[in-house]
Order: sequence, then C-alpha cells, then structure tokens
Amino acid sequence: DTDTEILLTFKDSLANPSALSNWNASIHPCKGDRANWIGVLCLKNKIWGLQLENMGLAGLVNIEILDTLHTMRTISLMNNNFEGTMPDIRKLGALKALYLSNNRFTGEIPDDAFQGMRSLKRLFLANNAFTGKIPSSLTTLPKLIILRLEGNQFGGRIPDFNPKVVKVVNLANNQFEGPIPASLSKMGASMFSGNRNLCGPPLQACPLTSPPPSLPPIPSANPQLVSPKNTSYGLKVALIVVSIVLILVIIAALIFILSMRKQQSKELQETNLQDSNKVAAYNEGEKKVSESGGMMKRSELIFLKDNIERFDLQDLLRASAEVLGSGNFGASYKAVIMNGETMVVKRYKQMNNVGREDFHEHMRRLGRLNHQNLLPPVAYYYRKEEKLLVSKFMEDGSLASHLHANHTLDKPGLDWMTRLKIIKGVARGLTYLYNELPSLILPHGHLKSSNVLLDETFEPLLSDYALRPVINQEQAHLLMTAYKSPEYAMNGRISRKTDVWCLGILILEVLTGKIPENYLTARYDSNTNLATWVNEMVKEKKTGEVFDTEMSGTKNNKGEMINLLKIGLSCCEEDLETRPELKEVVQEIEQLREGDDDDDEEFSSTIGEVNAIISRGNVKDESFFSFNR
Ligand SMILES: Nc1ncnc2c1ncn2[C@@H]1O[C@H](COP(=O)(O)OP(=O)(O)OP(=O)(O)O)[C@@H](O)[C@H]1O
Repeated sequence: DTDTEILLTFKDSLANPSALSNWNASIHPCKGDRANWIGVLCLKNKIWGLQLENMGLAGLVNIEILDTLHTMRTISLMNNNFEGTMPDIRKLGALKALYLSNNRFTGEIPDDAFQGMRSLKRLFLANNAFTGKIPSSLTTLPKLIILRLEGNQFGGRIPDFNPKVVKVVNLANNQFEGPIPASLSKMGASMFSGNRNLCGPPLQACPLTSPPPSLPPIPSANPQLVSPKNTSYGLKVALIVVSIVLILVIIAALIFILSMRKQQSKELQETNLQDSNKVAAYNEGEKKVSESGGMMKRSELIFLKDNIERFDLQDLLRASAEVLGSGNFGASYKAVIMNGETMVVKRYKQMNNVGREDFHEHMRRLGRLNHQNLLPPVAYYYRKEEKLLVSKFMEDGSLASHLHANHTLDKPGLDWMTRLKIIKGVARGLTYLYNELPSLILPHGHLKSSNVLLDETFEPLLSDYALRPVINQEQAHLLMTAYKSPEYAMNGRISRKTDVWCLGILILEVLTGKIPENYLTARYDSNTNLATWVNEMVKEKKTGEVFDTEMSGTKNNKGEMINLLKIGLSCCEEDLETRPELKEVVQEIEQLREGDDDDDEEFSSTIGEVNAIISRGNVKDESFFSFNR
C-alpha cells in the first residue's frame, strides 16, 4: 500500500523515530476512521493528518516525502526538537493546517515558501528561531485565518494582510519594526508585545517623521503693528469687539460641555441599572438574552489564551445562549460569538471565599497549562459573588453522552479501541496535571465522564480540573467527585490518591457502560459503588454481564479488556495503602495494546469467551482474583 510505504519512508528519514514504534508494514495505518499507528489521523481508511506532538523527535524533517499523500490535510510536529530550515510544503497544496511551534527551526523563510497554498488556514511557527522577513507569499493566502509567529527572531516591517480573512496574527516577541499596518490595527496589543520598534494602533502612535508644516506668521508678533502710535481708533474698537465675542463663545462652549456631561452621566447610570437588571435576568437562568447592553467593559472578561479572537461578556450575553446543562457547580451555557465560534460559559457560584488576587493568580496558573488532553479555559470573569469560565464548545460532546445516550446506527456505541484510546488520553491528561501542579493535593478533583469531552478523533480533553483551591471549602464536599471517595467518607480526608479512585470509577464506567451511582449519593456508600458491583459479578462468575453490550471490536481483545478491568478495580481499592499511585496505574494503562479490532463476531460470543478465560484462570496475572476481598 503506497500510503503505508510513504509513511514508513517518512519514519526512516527521522533521526530518532523510536516514538513511532508501532509504525510497521504488518498493519495498515488506518482502520476506517481510526488509526492503528500512533499519531496518524484517519478518515475512511485514508490518512488525513499526522499529529506527532510531544514525541521527542529531533533532527531534520523531510516533509516533502509526504507530497504524494494527497489526502493529507493537517500536519502537526509541535513540541519536538526538530531543526533545520522551514520545510518545503509547496507540493502539499491541499494542506489546511501546519503546526511547527515549539521546535528549533532556524533561518529565513524563502519569499515563495507558501506559493499556491490556497487551502492553508492555520500556520503555527511559534517559538522557534526563524529569522528574516515575513515571506510575501504568506500575505496573499486566501484562507489563512490564524498565523502564529510569536517567539522567533523575525524582523523588518510587518506587511499588510487581508483583514477580511485573517483573524489572529500573533507576532509577539520578535524584532519587528515600523508601523503596524492598518489591516492588523484591530488585533490585541499582546499580539505585538515584545517587539522593541513597533508603533501605531493598537500600540502607541508612531513619532512624526517630518517636521510639522510651518504655521503662518502671527501678525501680533510684530511689535510695530500693535504699537499705540500706529494703531488707529477703528482697529482698537475692532480688537475689543473681537475679544468680547471670543470670551462669550468660550463661556457658551463651557456651559454646553458641562450640560452634556451631566446628561451623559445620567444616561450611564440608567444604562448601568438596565444592564444590571439584564445580568440579573441572565443570572436567574434566562435561556436567552438577546438585547445588547452597555455595562460590561471588555476588560472585565480576562483572556488566558492568545490564539483566540477577543470578544467581551456583552458578546456572550448578546449571543443567543442555550443552556447546556446544570451541574453541581451551576449551569453551563453555549453561546455563538460574533466570529461564528461556539463557546461554553460555565457559572460558578461557590467560589466567593477566594480573594480577587488569589483567584486571578490561580486562573493565570491554569492558563499556562498546555496539553492535548486538557480543555483549556479561554477566558474568565471575576465578580465577588460569581465567577464565569469560558472554554471552547466541543462539538462531539462528552464521554458521558457517548456512553449513556441511546445508540442508533448513525451513532453507535463506542468500540473497544476508542474506549481504550479515551482512557489512555485521560491518564495522560491526569499525569500532566500531577506533574505541573505538584503543590495541589487534588490536581483534578472533579474527574467524571461529563468532564471528559471528546474531539472529532475521540481524543479526550479533561475539563473542570484543578478547581479545589478556589472552591469554597465548606461546599467542596457536596460538589466535587473526589469527596465521594471512601477515604473521605471514612476519615474525612482526601489524598493525592483520591483522583486515582475517580479514574478507577471512570474506567469501570467505560467498560460497563453503567452510570456510577456513587456520584448520585451524598457520600461514599459501598452498596452503590460500581466497583462493589463488578466485584460481585466476577465472584458469581457472571463476568459476561460486566462488559457493556454496546461495545464492539472486542473479539481479539478480551485479555486486554480484562486487564483494564483489573486496573480499574485496583484504583477503586478502599484501602489507600493498597491503592496504587497514579504513576503506576498510568504505566499499566500505557502497556495495554489497542490490538486488532476485527469485529465480525457477535458480542455475546465474546462474552462467552471472556467468561471462559476467567474460569480457566487464563488471565496474564493470576492475582486477578485477589481483589475479591
Ligand atoms: N466545552 C464544552 N463543550 C461541550 N460540552 C460541554 C462543555 N462543557 C460542558 N459541556 C457539557 O455540558 C453539560 C453541562 O456541563 P456542566 O459542566 O455544567 O455540568 P456537569 O459536568 O454535568 O457537572 P459539574 O458542574 O459537576 O461539572 C455536560 O453534559 C457537559 O458534558
């Protein structure tokens, strides 16, 4: 197969392709919409993208090898150590997105490097060591929406872009100079920060380059003209009249300005009142707030990400907001903003004990996190009695909705490979939180399937994480999943292993397709614990009834399914000593093979075989039954 050959040639061209260990000719890179090879994005058996991020890849990269992969639409090599000059992508004319940020690319980019890239929408070259001018071929691309060049050594003047197309151009931390072109003057100032010699809106005005045109000479500057000797009586009268008229005009202007100010401040007060009523209406859970207001200043919504077009709270209120659902913390609203993007606004009422500065500081900390399995907060809003967090809307919904919705032919239940992919992504997101937030006792704290959102490739993104420091402590135990754990019920304590318990419940939920009742009761009760139920079923040799009957693709993967079940149960150990650390759990999960999902057989026969395997005791690790306390 030529696709396979091309990718293998690409792999061979890399200096250290060890991360691509499962790229081998024995299995096709794609199976339907799913990938058999790590980092490959598939659609209908065709390769539409490569996502080789955070893989420690280094050396030169020869993207030209991929020229003949005509279905390729997106390539990401972000967060590696690639070096060399800008790869030649001109033959990949159908490419829509290229992400090369956070590598070590160097040198000038040729002026024609983007010639003919008529489909290119997103180009990320941030945080490399590129030099020279912005290539002119980039400025004429008809579809380019986001251009990120920040953190390089680009220089010279900024060229004009088509303001009707381009939405984000981040040029921060480079060596650009001269005036910012009018087409970019509406972007936020942060897009240009860290360049020493830039001027013009949105930065400070440029200094005048030529001296101001000379003013006509002032007649009175010539003492002879005003000397009493030469001044006729008529001129004197004329001067007095002119002066009186001038004084009268000034007085009238002052009175006018003062009365205008009074009127304005009256109007402002009225508008504020109207708007606070409007916001109050919003707070009362109104589904739609369609009228525009005037109170919320843009500055009140604080943005945490650069690569997003700015909008303000008013835009969100003005957009027809639809209630997505009401969780423990409050309601979440879905709102389409001006540029057509859909956002989710989540209201938190139980954060009013935290001081303004502490809250800002924590949000900034969350804003710095960056991992493919975390849903980043885009912006937030602070008010003493209520906080709003804004994130992007994920079209493909949550893991909960996939597991527990009615399945149809159009929307079948998730297969085994996808479920394992989701668990692996969740484990990686959690590991990142544990590493990045070492001071937090609960780096996540609120892990559950409705807080695992899915992108179009079923890559999971965690949401509602790391909120414990800002949630009112007296309410946290009512709201957060971590406080439903056995250790909190028994000792009133939570620990660094409490997120592991939540991960265990999530694994069991994914395998059984059952809603964990644990989270519906006030506190942990072993009778409603999903792990207790699974243990009972295994004890009674009814393991066949444990696995979700909606799960397909299980035929060749029973051993791995059982291994994941074991891992899930070990995470749910009530005894903290016996419960493994997150690191150990993640290692075990990473070792699970996604395998071959040949799915010809009915699930029922699979269940029969699972039972047979268990009763023969053929599971890899004989201690499988040790969880039956
Ligand atoms: N960014 C998002 N994109 C798509 N759906 C979302 C997004 N954020 C939340 N949702 C979905 O909206 C619904 C309501 O979410 P919300 O976070 O308010 O409540 P919850 O997750 O059910 O409970 P909790 O408040 O305890 O987190 C859930 O089904 C959730 O999966």
